[in-house]
Amino acid sequence: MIRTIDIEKSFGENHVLKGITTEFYSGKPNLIIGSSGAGKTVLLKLLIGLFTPNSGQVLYDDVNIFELDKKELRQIRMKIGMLFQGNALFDSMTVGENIRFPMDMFTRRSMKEKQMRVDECLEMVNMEGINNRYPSEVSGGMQKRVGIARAMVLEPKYLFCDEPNSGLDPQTSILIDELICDLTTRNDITTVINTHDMNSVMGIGDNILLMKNGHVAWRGDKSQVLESDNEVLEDFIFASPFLQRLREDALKLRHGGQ
Ligand SMILES: Nc1ncnc2c1ncn2[C@@H]1O[C@H](COP(=O)(O)OP(=O)(O)OP(=O)(O)O)[C@@H](O)[C@H]1O
Repeated sequence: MIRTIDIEKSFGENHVLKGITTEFYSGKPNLIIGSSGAGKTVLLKLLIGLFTPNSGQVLYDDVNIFELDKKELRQIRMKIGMLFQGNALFDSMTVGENIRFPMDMFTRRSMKEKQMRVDECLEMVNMEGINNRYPSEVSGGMQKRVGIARAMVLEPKYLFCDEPNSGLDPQTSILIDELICDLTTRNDITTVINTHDMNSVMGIGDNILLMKNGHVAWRGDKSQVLESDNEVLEDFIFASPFLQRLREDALKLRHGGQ
């Protein structure tokens, strides 16, 4: 579990995060949503220690990461998996070398052990046997799976995904969501996903944090989205008349056609 307590973050005069107190649970996908500029990426970077808050705490299972020395922070970092927007795979390395990279950086495992783990991770994302291909030789959806395999290679306790569905078609997006969700549940990972994808919100939104202007505007799960009368949530999710109509129909069905 990761908790934030009263996080404030400014860049000069720009007050970006304003008193963020929230929880991200283990074993479920935690989604951060909100319009552009709301502060989602800054919050995500702060959660992984790339930014320091002006005040407030980020607690990884009760350990405040901003009170750790370098060695202790490295221990926590080893337990973090990252799935970057646009995959961030190294083009000059094969798929296998990309997945192996965190082990080369953080472990002293033998080459044989590393290769076995690479194979395990490729199997985990249903991509067996593509070790020797280069990222440019596989599709966008496959690259995303390779990114997930690399994020999983050190058996993370915490997984951060920045826009995991960007650039993917809706069907592939759903498969990627299901994969992340399945790995999260099976391995009891605290997974935090920054997303704009409404299919993800309604599909895997077990804990949704909606941000607006640096505040938490709403928190809930996918089953509460339809019924909520929170104006920020309504404006954000049901922005189009088409979605508004869908919502009305879904609510009618839920309440027995009344
Ligand atoms: N490194 C930085 N230095 C200065 N200001 C920054 C920095 N990173 C972000 N900001 C500012 O913080 C605010 C929130 O940006 P952030 O990237 O978190 O928005 P976002 O919700 O992720 O938006 P999007 O959905 O478009 O990615 C913006 O005003 C942005 O200019």
